[in-house]
Amino acid sequence: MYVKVKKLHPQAILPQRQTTGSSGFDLHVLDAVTWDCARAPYDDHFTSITICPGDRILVRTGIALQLELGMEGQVRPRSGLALRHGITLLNTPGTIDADYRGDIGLILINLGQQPVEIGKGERVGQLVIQPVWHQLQLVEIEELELTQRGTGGFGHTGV
Ligand SMILES: O=c1ccn([C@H]2C[C@H](O)[C@@H](COP(=O)(O)OP(=O)(O)OP(=O)(O)O)O2)c(=O)[nH]1
Repeated sequence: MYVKVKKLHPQAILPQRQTTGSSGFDLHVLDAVTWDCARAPYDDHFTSITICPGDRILVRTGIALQLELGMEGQVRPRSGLALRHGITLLNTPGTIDADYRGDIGLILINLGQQPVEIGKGERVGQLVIQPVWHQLQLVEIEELELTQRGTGGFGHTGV
């Protein structure tokens, strides 16, 4: 099974699985911008950026996908970065729609107490490709089937 991938910049690094059993293809930093510059031209001279505690940035990978209908991409954090530095993805898992052809971006946030430097080429997230039922449609009805749980949720069964 194949998914087509395109480099949007010559310095972009193709996502790769680190082991044959890895769920995710690691995503590499091409450059980083603030939230309001998502569509700015790539910064050829980017080397690194420091994320202060509490700050967020958009890391761009320079990679675009051609997912087929029936697929979605999810971008997820890397546990090592999260544990060591408190760096995670603000919107994890970020959704990559099948019809999206733009740069795969990662919204990094520093939840740690120290500034963290993120360098070009660094692996800061991972892409997992999952099945999605694109044919599925929502249909409105008046009454839902009863269940044992009913409307119970948010811990109603106790700890
Ligand atoms: O972490 C992310 C999240 C989204 N995207 C891209 C792919 C996705 O298909 C598109 C839209 O994402 P989403 O649906 O989460 O954003 P939205 O805020 O609902 O924006 P839109 O109105 O463009 O759908 O942005 C990323 O590259 N990285």
